[in-house]
Amino acid sequence: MSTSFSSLPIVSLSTLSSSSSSLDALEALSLRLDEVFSTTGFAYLTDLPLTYSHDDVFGLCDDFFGHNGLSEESKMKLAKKSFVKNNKNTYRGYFPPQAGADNLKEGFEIGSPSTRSEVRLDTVKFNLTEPNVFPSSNSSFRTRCETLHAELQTLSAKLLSVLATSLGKLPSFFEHYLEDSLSTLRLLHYPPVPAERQQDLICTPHTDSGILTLLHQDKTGGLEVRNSDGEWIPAPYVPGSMVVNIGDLMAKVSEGRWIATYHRVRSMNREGGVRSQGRYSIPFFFEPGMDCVVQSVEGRECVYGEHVLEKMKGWVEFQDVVKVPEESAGRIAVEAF
Ligand SMILES: O=C(O)CCC(=O)C(=O)O
Ligand SMILES: [Fe+2]
Repeated sequence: MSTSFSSLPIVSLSTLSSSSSSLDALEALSLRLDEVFSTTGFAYLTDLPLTYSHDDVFGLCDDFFGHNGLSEESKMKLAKKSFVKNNKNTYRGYFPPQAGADNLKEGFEIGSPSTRSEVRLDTVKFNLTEPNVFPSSNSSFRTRCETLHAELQTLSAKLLSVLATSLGKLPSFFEHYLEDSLSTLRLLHYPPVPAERQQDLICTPHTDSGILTLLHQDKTGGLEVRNSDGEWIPAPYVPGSMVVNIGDLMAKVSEGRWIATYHRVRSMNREGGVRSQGRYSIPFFFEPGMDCVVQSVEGRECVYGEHVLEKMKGWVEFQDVVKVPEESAGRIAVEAF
């Protein structure tokens, strides 16, 4: 059960940075993560085992969306097919700002660089295993994105082995999720809100659909997480941290022990205000492979690819039409099992 928390807990990952972590330290981390995922479903992670600094991470957003970043034309060359009919990429790449009432964001998504690219018929609307697309003008951007993806995937794998023990399973319980994993690194830009816009929500309330989300956010603020009293608790950037949260599928894997908590983003700046660039954030959605059999702690099963394709029908970034249901802002609600 979610609790009436008033701030997000902070969990240090120093244990994961050390090559010789004691079993006691891993056990303590496993218990701590179990506690936070059963109560808030959300936490700040500190002492991150990543080589990227906060500035390095947001340099990627700046290279893509910033004043010296890509032109509209270059971005649209990378847009998914649902936005530019003649483009080939259906799942990876750029999505422009949407017209949904509570959403104001553009994004660029990549999967694992080692994704096995399957030959699929043109009739397949979304090819989840297609290769990434990148701007041709900036070769270091590609390398940096791929390295960040790889580091976040490695961190997710470490977290999952600890979380398996939180659920009373062997550390290898989630290991098969790593095979042909579809994890997505998403660079997000929320442009400054036009002065005349009444609504200050820029990402509508939602739960994430998958297993785990690791979120880098810039210093702008605006992320809010809902507690059990229905209050929206601000989750501003804490120096050196990343946010972690449980997705719907993981809540189901845990048979409701862990919570996929609602969250949203409110605009902290308007056009003409001090922060003219808007907000940057970078969620990393850890996702199993297409054919992965996801099993709950009680043995109920689903195949990841089938469910994700079904639920993509509600994701705002994959609509052919501009009007989308208000609740479908993020990677929401996979009905599994
Ligand atoms: O921008 C943020 O801080 C949150 C983004 C988010 O929740 C999502 O993309 O699912
Ligand atoms: Fe989200």
